[in-house]
Order: sequence, then structure tokens, then C-alpha cells
Amino acid sequence: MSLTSDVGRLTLERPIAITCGDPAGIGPDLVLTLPASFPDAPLVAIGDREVLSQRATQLGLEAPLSDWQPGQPLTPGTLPVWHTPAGAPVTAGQPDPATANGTITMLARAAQGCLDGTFAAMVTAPVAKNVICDGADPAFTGHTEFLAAQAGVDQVVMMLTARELRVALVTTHLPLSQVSRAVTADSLTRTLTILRDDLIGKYRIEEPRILVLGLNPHAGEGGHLGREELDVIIPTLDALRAQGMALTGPLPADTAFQPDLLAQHDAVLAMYHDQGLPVLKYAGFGEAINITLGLPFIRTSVDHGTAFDLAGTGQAKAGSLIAATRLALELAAT
Ligand SMILES: NC(=O)C1=CN([C@@H]2O[C@H](COP(=O)(O)OP(=O)(O)OC[C@H]3O[C@@H](n4cnc5c(N)ncnc54)[C@H](O)[C@@H]3O)[C@@H](O)[C@H]2O)C=CC1
Ligand SMILES: NCC(=O)COP(=O)(O)O
Repeated sequence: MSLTSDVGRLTLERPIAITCGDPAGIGPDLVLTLPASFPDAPLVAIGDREVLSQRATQLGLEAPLSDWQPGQPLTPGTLPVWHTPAGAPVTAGQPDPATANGTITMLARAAQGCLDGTFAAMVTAPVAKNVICDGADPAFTGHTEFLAAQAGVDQVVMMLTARELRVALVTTHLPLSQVSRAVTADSLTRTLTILRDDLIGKYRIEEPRILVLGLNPHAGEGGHLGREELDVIIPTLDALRAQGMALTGPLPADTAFQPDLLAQHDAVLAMYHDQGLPVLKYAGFGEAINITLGLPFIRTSVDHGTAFDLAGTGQAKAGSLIAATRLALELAAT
């Protein structure tokens, strides 16, 4: 069976899973808006049907839902929902660790469905890492790491994109005190290889040019402000350049984000989360996309969190979820 999407008149063989995020956050609010943006796209929401229904009522949204299970056809004109109970009563804006196991089940269903071919891709609405840590898994650090474990891959790469700007990270959800130890020749090599390969494979860039940031102020100032550049980053970049990778750097992070330099590169590689993402979010918060590179399936996500302050108010903006869904549809069709 072929399923039609309105994005670029694409045809997909399988639906795309949309996980609804923390049931008390803005995820359900935003997911309910997707049918209006993609009326013909084969989307399946994974989450608590009652939560979606109640949130639609709270928001005054016209959102017909239908029940869906793997193997069943989609019901046109509705948002098909693979009902995944939250596990506790849900009030918008009031996170509850008792819902954490339901959230994990929702993510696992989407990931396993991508792995077994049920879904063509998955798009995730935001979860609260602390709620999952408190209620289900103290080791949970984010979708990125959870999906890597589900897929059985050692390393994936978090990349956020806002229009022309692409920022990928060597380390993701790691305390700052552990970042230096995590920037190794091996992690840097694997990150750059995944980034280069997916810029070619997913973004159709023939010879990706990657700008790599240093870790320390002034990229270490020749070893006077830290030795990671001299000991690890420079030798690793030199070795990868010798193999043909087009790399610039390591450059000082404070001056690397200049329009002229960015125009000469296809992506920036930052060493840690808050080195790269504030710039990206300044450039495009609300419309940016988070994509996990290196997975054996397509996963895109929003650029924002659960925004419990906005859940159920109608003030949450859907731009990032719409952009993430559009990209997933496009990638799934290529
Ligand atoms: N992809 C994911 O699952 C992500 C989850 N998070 C989680 O979200 C939780 C809350 O994180 P915060 O740092 O407070 O970030 P946040 O993004 O939830 O909120 C930051 C500010 O942006 C506003 N905001 C966020 N999304 C918005 C939207 N769509 N429309 C309008 N305004 C919006 C919020 O109202 C708040 O003022 C944390 O537990 C974190 O782990 C954070 C980032 C990504
Ligand atoms: N800042 C990005 C973020 O926290 C999203 O993480 P993930 O849940 O997509 O791994």
C-alpha cells in the first residue's frame, strides 16, 4: 500500500510515528496540530489517547482521533493513535514521575517499529529527562542516547539545524566536568565520520566541509589555556584530513560563528551541548530541528523542551514540530 504525503507530493510505503512526549507537557498540544499541517500525510501518534482527547477539548481543537495498531490501515481524515497509557491521571502542566514508564513504552514502541519496518521514521515531541529519571530509569539522559541503545549502536550524533546552520555535538547530555575526558581521538573520529556520512547520505552534500570548534577558550591558546587541542583534537583532525575529510579547525568557539566562515562550511562540530546549541537556538528557536545521525532509522525532533508552563494554554508554537515532521517525511521518501 502506498500512503500519500503532502510534502513535496511524496509517497510513503509506511507511516511515520509521532511520539507525544511527556503527557503533561506541550507535546500532546503540538501533535494535535499536525493533521492540519499535513492533511494527507501518513502519521501515527503514539501516546495516551485519553490525554490527546482531553487536551483537544481543553484547547478547543477539532481533532478527530482513531485507534490504530500495527498492521491496521490508517483511517483517513483522523489522527490515528497507537494508544499507550500514560499510567496515571494527567493534568496539563503538572509533570508526574508515575507517567515515566508509559513514556518509555511510547519511545520503545516507536523505536522498535522503526527497526522492524512498521514505521518509515519517528518524530519525537519533548520529554522531561528528570521525570523519567525519577519515575522509571535514573540513567535516562535523553531520546538520543535511549534510541542509540534501542538500536544497539555505540555512538550516534546529535545535530540541530536552523535554516542553513547545522550544529553537531561531540558530547550530548554530559555534565561539564566529564566533557574533557569524553573528547577522545576515538569519539571525535567516530562523530566526524557519522557526521560526514550523514551529510552526504541524508543532506546530499557531496564533499561536506566541517568547521570544528576547540574545547578551551581561544582553542587552548597554544596549550596555555588547556591541552585538549594539542593532545587530542589537532592530531585527530590531521589524521582525518589525511584520509580526505574537509575539516577546518579547531577554531576558537567565540569567533567561529561568523557569517563568512559559516558560508564556507556545511556544518559546525561543537565539543559540548552548551557550546553549540545556544548559537543555533538564537538563530532559529521555534523552527529548528533536532536530528539523530548514525541511527539505522530516521529520527527527528523539536528544538525545545516540555514547556510545562504552556501546556494546555494554546500558546505553544508548533513550528519546530512541523519542521521536524516535514524533514522526516522528506527523508523517508528519498
Ligand atoms: N527533545 C526533548 O525531549 C527535549 C526535552 N527537554 C526537556 O524539557 C524540560 C524543560 O526544559 P527547559 O529548559 O525549561 O526548556 P523548554 O524548551 O521547555 O522551555 C524554555 C522556554 O521556552 C518556552 N518554549 C518552549 N517551547 C516552546 C514552544 N513550542 N512555543 C513557545 N514557547 C516555548 C517555554 O515556555 C520556556 O519559557 C527539561 O526537563 C528538559 O529535559 C529539553 C529540550 C529538548
Ligand atoms: N537540547 C537538546 C535536547 O535536550 C534533546 O535531547 P534528546 O531528548 O533529543 O536526546
